[in-house]
Amino acid sequence: MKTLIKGSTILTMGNEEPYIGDILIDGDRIADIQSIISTGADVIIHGGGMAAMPGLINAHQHTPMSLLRGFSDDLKLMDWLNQKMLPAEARMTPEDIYWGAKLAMAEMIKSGTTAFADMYIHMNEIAAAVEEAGMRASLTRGLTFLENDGGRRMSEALDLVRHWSGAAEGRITTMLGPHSPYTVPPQPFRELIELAEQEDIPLHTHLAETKEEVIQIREKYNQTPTEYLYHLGLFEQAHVLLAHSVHLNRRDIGYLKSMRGGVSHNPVSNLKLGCGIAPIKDMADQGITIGLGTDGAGSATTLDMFEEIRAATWLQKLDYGDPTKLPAMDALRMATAGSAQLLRIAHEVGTLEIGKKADIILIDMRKPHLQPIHNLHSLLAYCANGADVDTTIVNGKVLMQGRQLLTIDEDELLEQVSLRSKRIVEGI
Ligand SMILES: N[C@@H](CCSC[C@H]1O[C@@H](n2cnc3c(=O)[nH]cnc32)[C@H](O)[C@@H]1O)C(=O)O
Ligand SMILES: [Zn+2]
Repeated sequence: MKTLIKGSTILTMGNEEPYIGDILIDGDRIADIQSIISTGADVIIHGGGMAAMPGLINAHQHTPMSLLRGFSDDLKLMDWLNQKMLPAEARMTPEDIYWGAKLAMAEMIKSGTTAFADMYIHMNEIAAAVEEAGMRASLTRGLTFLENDGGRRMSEALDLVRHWSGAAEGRITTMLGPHSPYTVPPQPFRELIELAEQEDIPLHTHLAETKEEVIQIREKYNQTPTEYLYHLGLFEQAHVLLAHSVHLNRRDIGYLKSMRGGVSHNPVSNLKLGCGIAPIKDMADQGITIGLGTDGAGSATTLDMFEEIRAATWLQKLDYGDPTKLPAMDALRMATAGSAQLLRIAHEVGTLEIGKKADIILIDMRKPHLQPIHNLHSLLAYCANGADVDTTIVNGKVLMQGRQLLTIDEDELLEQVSLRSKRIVEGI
């Protein structure tokens, strides 16, 4: 099937300046991008007044935590996690996970996110939800080794990799997920790294999110969290997606220089939990790839990637006391091509190019807060919101048009969410 997007202002996120033109989608790929395409198409989408850009990619998520949105705010991370999130998670059934993931996907599609990296439990249910919703995702079974049933968790992690890698027309990929330096001891961490290298599976973990973590790891191993991972051999060969990476000193940043993969910066979550400002410009200057993510809605509260783009640039400007740092285009790149590299899907998505997969969003610019258009990059980075996205396309398929979801029944979803969310948190 051929779909033609006519007359939008195209921001390829490559080196071209934005221009008004047409995009032809053939099946799941971009077949052509030109000023005017006159080939016949089965479906025409009128893009006049809209900006077309690559779909945003959320590089760090815990999708079912959307069911816990707003349930326990204004707490310290370790209290929030241990006293609130973990007991609530223990009560979630596989069906709850499915609906929580669907809730997150509905919000992501409605705010222009086309792909995400997820780390959670009951991954079969999340994978089924991804398959139905039509999004692109890199899925990870999060692994903690604080209790005794590490074996069961490990076999669930491997089942996910074996059963779901390449599924849903190639939209689903998988990673291995040692949760963090403070929840995974050296031996299992080393085993996971070895397995990742042998089988060429990327790894997804949290690093140096809080000062408390830095103190804990210092007491336990007399190292920084980054040194802990470096000495385990994490940055030598495997492709690694590091979430947060807030508390890194100069030497720590040096350890990451040789890594494959990169860092998911989650500025809104870091702001809200008072974690600190991740040194993403210093890391980027050392050649480390930076992507953007929201983290779960249980902490970040929204999954709107436009907020992350804005927060990322503002924090660097504030940190340096210099408004020239991290300009609009750099932040937009982090949310698209940067995140794509972290998910190891940059050869398929992250820019609009002929031959790449058609993951495209249309943003309706005909609004007071998005006019006049002196500079499209500035408007998208500093003024646009998720609610300005009119159309979301993944793998050539339209998932939302005119703000109507086409793969998720929104009324049914909201009903399920209201029923389930109450039960999960009762008494916690
Ligand atoms: N403990 C789980 C596996 C971990 S899945 C990923 C975990 O990350 C947790 N999580 C969510 N946000 C954050 C964060 O910001 N920092 C650290 N952990 C987080 C989340 O609550 C979830 O428990 C088990 O039963 O096997
Ligand atoms: Zn996280």
